[in-house]
Amino acid sequence: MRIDVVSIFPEYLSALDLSLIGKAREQGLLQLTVTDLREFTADRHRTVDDTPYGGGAGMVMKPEPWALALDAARTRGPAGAGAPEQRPVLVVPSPAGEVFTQATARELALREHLVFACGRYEGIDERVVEWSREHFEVRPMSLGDYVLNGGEVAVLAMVEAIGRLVPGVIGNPESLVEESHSDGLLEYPVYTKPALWRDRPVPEVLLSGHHGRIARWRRDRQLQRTAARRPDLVAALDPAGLDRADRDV
Ligand SMILES: N#Cc1c(-c2ccc3ccn(Cc4ccc(CN5CCCCC5)cc4)c3c2)n[nH]c1N
Repeated sequence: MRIDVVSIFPEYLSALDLSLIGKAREQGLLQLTVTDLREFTADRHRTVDDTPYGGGAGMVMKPEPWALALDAARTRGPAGAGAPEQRPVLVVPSPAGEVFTQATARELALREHLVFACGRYEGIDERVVEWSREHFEVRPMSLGDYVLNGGEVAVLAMVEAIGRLVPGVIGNPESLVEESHSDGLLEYPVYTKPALWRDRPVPEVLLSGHHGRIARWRRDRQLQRTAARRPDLVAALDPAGLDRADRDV
């Protein structure tokens, strides 16, 4: 998978040099390039913003540097040797985007080329989104219902959530199976040594070695946690996915 990120704060994305994503880049599982939008300005002040038409607070990001930067990212993409090239996906972080979920991560992890446009100020001139539809599948995307100062934090989260689903990035694919949201439920609690810590024991069942009982206990914890913390997920559950024991929790 190829990932391009465009930002006026490229150093913000240096966290992607670390840990699992950094290792995946070294191994060639992910080709990730971060580009400074200011490289695509033409004036001596490297101007990327201007005042908003129609008035209002703050500044808006000018369209031309973005069009040049996104064109450069697009053409840097994987040249499929004769393979019908998928259009790259342009992810535009925005408070007004669709909410990014685990399902979105799974969907985007299957694509060949992702480009992320990190806006700042009050956002990017809307005509960039319209112009981009010619060459990209454009996806305005939000991390959630709160306002950040720009797109970089969102891109860090999305690249991590997507990158870890790319085959080979996570050493043990088993650990992807029982994650939060993989089955529509929150994950169960986890414990490790010591068995007794500050007078708090590990739940007895987890020391029993009885895999059936352990699986039942974990599923019960998932259902209880989800009901307590995310009633919205319970409402969205497919009843066909619940067995009789689930219904008794
Ligand atoms: N992903 C994600 C995000 C973001 C996000 C993503 C990208 C940018 C680029 C800039 N900002 C800052 C910003 C965005 C909007 C406003 C308010 N409006 C501006 C236009 C006129 C009306 C009012 C203020 C400031 C961003 C925030 N926030 N929350 C998420 N989940």
